Amino acid sequence: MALAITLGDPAGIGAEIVLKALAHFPPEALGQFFISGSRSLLEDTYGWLSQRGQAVVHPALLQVWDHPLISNVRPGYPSSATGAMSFAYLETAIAAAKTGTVAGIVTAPISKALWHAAGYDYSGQTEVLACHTGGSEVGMLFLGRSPQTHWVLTTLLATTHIPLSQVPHHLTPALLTQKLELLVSFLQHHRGLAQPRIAVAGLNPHSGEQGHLGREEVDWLIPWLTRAQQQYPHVEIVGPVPPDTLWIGAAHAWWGTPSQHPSYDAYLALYHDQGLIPVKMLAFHDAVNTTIGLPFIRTSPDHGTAFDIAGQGIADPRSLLAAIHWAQELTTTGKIGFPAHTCLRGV
Ligand SMILES: NC(=O)C1=CN([C@@H]2O[C@H](COP(=O)(O)OP(=O)(O)OC[C@H]3O[C@@H](n4cnc5c(N)ncnc54)[C@H](O)[C@@H]3O)[C@@H](O)[C@H]2O)C=CC1
Ligand SMILES: NCC(=O)COP(=O)(O)O
Repeated sequence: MALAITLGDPAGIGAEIVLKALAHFPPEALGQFFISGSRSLLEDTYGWLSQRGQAVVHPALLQVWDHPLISNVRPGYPSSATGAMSFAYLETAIAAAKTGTVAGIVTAPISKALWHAAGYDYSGQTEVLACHTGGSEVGMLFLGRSPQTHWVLTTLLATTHIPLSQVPHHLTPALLTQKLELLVSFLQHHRGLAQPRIAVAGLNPHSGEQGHLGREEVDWLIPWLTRAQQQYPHVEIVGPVPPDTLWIGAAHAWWGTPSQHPSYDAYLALYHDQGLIPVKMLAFHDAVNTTIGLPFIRTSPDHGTAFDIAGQGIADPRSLLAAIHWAQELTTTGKIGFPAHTCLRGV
């Protein structure tokens, strides 16, 4: 099935990692990809990368949905114009996915601050995807397959791009129920896990120490877990696990080292950095971000625009390559991207 790949912010490392990642595919396989970006950006990037002897695909081999650049772009010097370009790339890819031209989209990183500078009031690509597809019930899920053991670290964030101070207000039993539904559907339909084991992190140090270090666990999280377990008798739901120890077993499963700490099929983290610190420590170049709950597949590298290294030729394409491979895998494991009862409501 065809995939669209966006170039992300033109002043970031997007074009570089796309050209490097696609060099891993034989020329005859490139026909399945449509690049939503700027052809001149690909050509410039190809020019300076190939001069340095880097393995990159020639842009002439690529099908490009061309968005002519609206201003000169210098790697590492983003602006509201580059923010606007990255938004346009994404919109074209989403439109293609909605009409079925492609089965999924793989997005290179954008800068949220520059979207705001360009007048687009979204806190990330995930939120644009949710809005364009008519529903807000999506999940930000990170997947990383260990190169050593092939164990898959699967982490869903209950809350995403909000200030830390607002996390306790956003976390509610209803929100967690919604996220758990998405996660269970994903594990069953896309990962083939009929009876998954899911760990839910606590919010406070030591999961609140029986209310002495924070009351969220005793006031509603533990009662919610009891109800969730009754609602999903085929799923083992463990928690709230003190967040400082929850990922020890994951690290051992990732490296293949023996441990008495359990590992789980999936982790539900309550806020952005709680989930992403372990993901990026273990799997920075292997993990990918996927939006679940959409009627099509969307994956992205786990990293950002890396403006600090743009134009230097040192950007690592592995996370983007993993995002492409995961998109290919997920389009074949899910019949229509996601089961209708969770994703098609409102679309
Ligand atoms: N999917 C997306 O669109 C994402 C976008 N972002 C955005 O990216 C911007 C920059 O975010 P930061 O927190 O600075 O994170 P970042 O991931 O861009 O950079 C963090 C560090 O990792 C390095 N790095 C990142 N990707 C790399 C790669 N492929 N190869 C080698 N080194 C790499 C960077 O040079 C930097 O030192 C922000 O505006 C953020 O919102 C961040 C994460 C995901
Ligand atoms: N840290 C994850 C992240 O920033 C993902 O952003 P986006 O894919 O929603 O743009």
